[in-house]
Amino acid sequence: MPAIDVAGEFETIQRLLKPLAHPEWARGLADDVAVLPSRPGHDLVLTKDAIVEGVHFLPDDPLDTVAQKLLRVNLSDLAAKGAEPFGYLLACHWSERCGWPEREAFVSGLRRDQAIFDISLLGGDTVKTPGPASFSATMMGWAPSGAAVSRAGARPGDLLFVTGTIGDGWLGLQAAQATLTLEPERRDALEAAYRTPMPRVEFAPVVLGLATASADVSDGLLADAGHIAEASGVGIEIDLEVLPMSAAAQAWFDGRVDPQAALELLASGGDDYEILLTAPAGAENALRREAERRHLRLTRVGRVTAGQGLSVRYHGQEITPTRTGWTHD
Ligand SMILES: Nc1ncnc2c1ncn2[C@@H]1O[C@H](COP(=O)(O)OP(=O)(O)OP(=O)(O)O)[C@@H](O)[C@H]1O
Ligand SMILES: Cc1ncc(C[n+]2csc(CCOP(=O)(O)O)c2C)c(N)n1
Ligand SMILES: [Mg+2]
Ligand SMILES: [Mg+2]
Ligand SMILES: [Mg+2]
Repeated sequence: MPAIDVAGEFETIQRLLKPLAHPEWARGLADDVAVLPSRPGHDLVLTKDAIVEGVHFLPDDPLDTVAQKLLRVNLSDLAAKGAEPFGYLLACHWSERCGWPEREAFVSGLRRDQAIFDISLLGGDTVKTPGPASFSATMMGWAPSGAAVSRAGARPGDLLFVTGTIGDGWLGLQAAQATLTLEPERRDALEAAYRTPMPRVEFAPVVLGLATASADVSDGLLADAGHIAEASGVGIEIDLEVLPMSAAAQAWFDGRVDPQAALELLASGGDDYEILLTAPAGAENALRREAERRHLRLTRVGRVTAGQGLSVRYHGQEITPTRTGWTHD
């Protein structure tokens, strides 16, 4: 029997991950596959995002929050489609720094979020890499047959809404990299938004019922609005000055000399994991009611037009932002 602190592949799977596995479908993480029963009347909705040390998280980020971010960025994609998550496949590419205590920390983050979001581990893969650590999850959920919302359904005349606040993730990264001077509580709030964003899972049923198109905001509000415009074959106008900000983001913003440039940074920084959706004007009251019931901020940030692509405005004037979002070169 290997010692308890051996961070090998099978020790990791059987000692650390097996307690997180689905009691029936994961086959005890001791088979070649997981086997899931289908759910009549529903579509299986699948998504996969990977996160890489130095690209999506910082080399000294605690591994429990890295695990939570991994699950949350994937849960965010399902929420934007209106799907209800139930489980995930996990790939761990451990680096040299991932010994047994780090793996235990990672698993404690998974356990925490499995409880919060009512999901279980179904299977995956465990490897060691000589490079930076990376992880990926394939998140699965159900949506009523034919009902999952796409990026392609926006129609001219629809309004554009976003949940929560925008810019905290980007500001949190700046704070974690010590390039922001703010009060400690503000910094903490922003860094928490960067490390453990809150996917809007509770808003999924509302998206399902009322959105014509939807996407989550990962690359940047402007870039992701552009993705909806392109997929729908419509124009989208965004009003920068109504961008919803947290108290911490507002404190940062108030210290800027160029408000337009500051808004552009917040609207293109990414890592927000809010839901960006379009809906007919007649659905606005219902959307607001549902958001209020969930104590969730909802802001009308623009509109859908018969044009093409994204048009960014600042106090009614069209502007050309220097960038719209994150891209991997
Ligand atoms: N390597 C790949 N193989 C197959 N499909 C891919 C691959 N990479 C991306 N895709 C697909 O491209 C589409 C857009 O993916 P993208 O990752 O940009 O969306 P997203 O997850 O919403 O954004 P983000 O990755 O910023 O969170 C999705 O349908 C995705 O499944
Ligand atoms: C260390 C560090 N540097 C930069 C960023 C910002 N960032 C990286 S990828 C991405 C878009 C979503 O990813 P993807 O499109 O790859 O799924 C964003 C906003 C970060 N999170 N951590
Ligand atoms: Mg992706
Ligand atoms: Mg997405
Ligand atoms: Mg994504």
